[in-house]
Amino acid sequence: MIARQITIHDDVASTAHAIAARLITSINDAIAARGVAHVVVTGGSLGIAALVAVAENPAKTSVNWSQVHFWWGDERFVDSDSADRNVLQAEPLFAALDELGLDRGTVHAMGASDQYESAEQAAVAYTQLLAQEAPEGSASPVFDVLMLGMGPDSHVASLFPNHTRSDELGAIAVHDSPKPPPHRVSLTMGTINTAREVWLIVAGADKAPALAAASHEINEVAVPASAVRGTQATRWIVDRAASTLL
Ligand SMILES: O=C(O)[C@H](O)[C@@H](O)[C@H](O)[C@H](O)COP(=O)(O)O
Repeated sequence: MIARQITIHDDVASTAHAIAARLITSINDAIAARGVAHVVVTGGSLGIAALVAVAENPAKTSVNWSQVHFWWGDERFVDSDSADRNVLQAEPLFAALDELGLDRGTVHAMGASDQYESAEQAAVAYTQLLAQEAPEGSASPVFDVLMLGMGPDSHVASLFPNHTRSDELGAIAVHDSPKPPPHRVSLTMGTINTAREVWLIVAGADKAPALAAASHEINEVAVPASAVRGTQATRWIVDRAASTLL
């Protein structure tokens, strides 16, 4: 059984702002403890709304952003200028942090289809990048916070039920994604679960059945959201509409 800390907020906006406030605190705590923060962010409407909420949060000025590394849980394997790119959708955050010391070299985007021949090559490149930034003997940095949105089918990152998965560490290519666009790069569940804290961030009534299914039993293949867990904490930060069946 995974011990999960569940917090329920009124609506999407208040959930996004709560995630942002908690993220700012967590980043400051990580920097205070280790001099650096490694954060994995996510695409999806709530994931991006949370990043925009960080940009809007006055407390962002309390963070030494030059010590923060941003990673991605998944990315769409499309051209780098496509509006489908998660890293482009997060640009409002990075633009706000540029003037607060953010080093764009620590915004580690996953590869795009105009940069790599295949999603497989982009996944290999990201796996190598994770290893480069990792402590000796590890496959990736110790992520302080790893955020994951969840689809109505209980997918997290680009790990879809009964679809591509891997027992490897690092990133993998995903094809025929049930959620468009079809080709993606995703962290594996094994890498996701190396994070100190994993935050499942979910909003909307359409997610209520999947969230209930994820709370019943751990089944990584059929219910990916059920299997995510941090080494120190697993948080579900959700809105009321998504929590009605819990
Ligand atoms: O690249 C992606 O599509 C996301 O990483 C994906 O995992 C997303 O987080 C969920 O599908 C939830 O998305 P919504 O919040 O928009 O429902």
